[in-house]
Amino acid sequence: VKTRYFKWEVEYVFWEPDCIEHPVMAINGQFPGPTIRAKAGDIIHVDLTNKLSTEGVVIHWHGIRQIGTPWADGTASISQCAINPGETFPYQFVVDKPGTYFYHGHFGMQRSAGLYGSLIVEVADGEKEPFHYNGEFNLLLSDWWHKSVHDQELGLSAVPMRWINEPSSLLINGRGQYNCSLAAGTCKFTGREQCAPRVLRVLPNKTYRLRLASTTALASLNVAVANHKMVVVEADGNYVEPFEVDDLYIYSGESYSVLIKTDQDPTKNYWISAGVIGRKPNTTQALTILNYQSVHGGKLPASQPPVTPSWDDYARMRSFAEKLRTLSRSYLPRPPLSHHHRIALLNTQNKYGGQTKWALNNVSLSLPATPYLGSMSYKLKGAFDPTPPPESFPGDYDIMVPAANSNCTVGNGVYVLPFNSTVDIILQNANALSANTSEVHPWHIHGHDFWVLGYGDGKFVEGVSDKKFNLKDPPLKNTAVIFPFGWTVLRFVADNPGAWAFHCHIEPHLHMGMGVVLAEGVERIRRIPGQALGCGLTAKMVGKPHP
Ligand SMILES: O=C1O[C@H]([C@@H](O)CO)C(O)=C1O
Repeated sequence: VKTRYFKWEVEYVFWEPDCIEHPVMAINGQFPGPTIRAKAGDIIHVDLTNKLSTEGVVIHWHGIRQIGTPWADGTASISQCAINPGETFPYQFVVDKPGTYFYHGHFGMQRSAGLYGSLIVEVADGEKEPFHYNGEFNLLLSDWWHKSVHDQELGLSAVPMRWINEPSSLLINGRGQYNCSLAAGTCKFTGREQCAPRVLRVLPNKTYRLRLASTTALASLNVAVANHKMVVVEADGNYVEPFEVDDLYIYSGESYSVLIKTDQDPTKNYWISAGVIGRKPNTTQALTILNYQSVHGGKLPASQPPVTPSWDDYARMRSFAEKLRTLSRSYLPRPPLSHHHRIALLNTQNKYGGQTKWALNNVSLSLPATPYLGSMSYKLKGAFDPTPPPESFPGDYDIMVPAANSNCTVGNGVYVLPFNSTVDIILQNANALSANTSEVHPWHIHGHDFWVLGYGDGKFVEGVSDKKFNLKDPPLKNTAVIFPFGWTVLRFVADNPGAWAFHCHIEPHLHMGMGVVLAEGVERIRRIPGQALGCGLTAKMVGKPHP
């Protein structure tokens, strides 16, 4: 076991992610931030210094469960106080499982501003991956806007709401091409520009592992490698039973590993593409080149890039999602066969005082000034609404049409889960504000992985829909999508003391209230670092023993 120590500084820099200059949030002057590579069991220690002049900052370690270190989860107002300009926060945690992870800002919409990077955990010394490969590449996917994040945030809470619209560009490892056209030759693939793609240089007849992670603010993506099949072997840091596909769907907050064989004509290069699905696209595909080393890396592939499947083929997306199974010959846990507790969350788009919001069971999340972890641990009154939020919604709610009354409330209550209980969450999608509209939402849980027990169309029917669950080998994930007008059921064990966000990973949707806070076993937590407490009602508790 090794402690890997990093000193990071967050600041804005001018950058050209898609060949157009724009301020981006950088770490140590880099965009995306530095890649962390570690081995399972290592301790990661990041001293994060906020060099921004007027904004707080935090970093969330996406997919890392923070077992025993809930204060290091990096969620402003939930696990810690935002780090003030000039201050440093010590993030220290164990990366317990090998896999493909990433990190990103979790305060306001700083992820959209470019605050992200990769976190790759290799198997521990002496351990082997359950598949073989000769080399690997890391592709961190994101989307990018020319409108500043401040402008976006203001628009989202304006009356009437000004939607952020579709991204200007898609980025692979922070590199994209704004509005370029292959036909017109306006894309820059070979230069030294900040926007020029990283070419994947490969040898013929080898197997490569591609690590894919999506930290998009909005876009759901379909990724393909021209002429090459992909074998999916890992999802969200958990091994899956291998399956072969021509292309892969990846939603914001997810990560995958796929294996490709370089068994094609080695005198050619091939396109790797990522295109928008799940929303009507208005953004050029992100492209990079798979370069067989016998050819010049700058030689553009002779054939066209893969065509992104139709954006609204939800049956095809669901069929991909349902192929995911926990690897049979692995020690990954299987789900308990029954639950103690079931929470149904109705996902709706709403109005609140003229603003547009997203709500769960009619409550739109508004984060409190004092982070939950500290206020709950010190049993402070007045930090948030002590009334538990609703665990269900009216049985006669018609999910197929806009609500008769679209108004919601705003709240900050917590779902307190009995420690060690098995919890089911039924995510029920519904019609949004306008008729015949229901959107894709990737839900991400902090502090846990969950088993995805099943997906269905229409309304979840207690006692009937449950019959279709996969209890044998459901995939363990930290992010799962709900499809339009459908439901998704997740099961997890509430065994990690802390206060945890559970939310739509579309960043503007979270900003509009699309999340809840779960908590368990908070009474077991001792010694929260003072740096996590220095704001709101917990400021005066710094250094004081827990009750
Ligand atoms: O939250 C959203 O708002 C817009 C639209 O519903 C209103 O403009 C959109 O597509 C979202 O996902």
